[in-house]
Amino acid sequence: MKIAIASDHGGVHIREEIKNLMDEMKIEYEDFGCECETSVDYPDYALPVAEKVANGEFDKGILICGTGIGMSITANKVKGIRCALVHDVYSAKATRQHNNSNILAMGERVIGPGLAREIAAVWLTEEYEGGRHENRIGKISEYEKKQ
Ligand SMILES: O=C(CO)[C@H](O)[C@H](O)[C@H](O)COP(=O)(O)O
Repeated sequence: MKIAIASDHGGVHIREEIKNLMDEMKIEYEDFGCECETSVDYPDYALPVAEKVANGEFDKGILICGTGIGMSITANKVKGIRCALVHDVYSAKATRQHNNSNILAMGERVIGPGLAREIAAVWLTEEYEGGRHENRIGKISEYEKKQ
């Protein structure tokens, strides 16, 4: 499994925390910035990650900003992306099992590093259940094809 990770200036600390977690979990990843804590624009980081996941270069992505909202809105504009904004462990599990989410978004101004680690650990390991959910995801894909 190969993960693309990025944040804006509002998410650099949790990004580092999740990179440490992935090191511990022996999960391969590539960091797409941002480089520093000066103010940047989240679409410049969400779009490259979303495109790399959508085109299969990476299996999944993790995006962090202040709230996670800007990153998730942007990532979900890319066809084939199911980006879940998650701030609790239950939803992290559910969005993998039910939505087969391929990008996780979190907000560093909303949750602390400990919870972010727990969320990411669950999201990175939980499997998609398929079955009844396949039809629902199929409807999203069909709609995307018409755009
Ligand atoms: O998109 C966001 C808000 O939904 C992100 O949280 C950004 O990180 C945030 O807008 C950045 O805010 P700042 O005041 O420019 O640091």
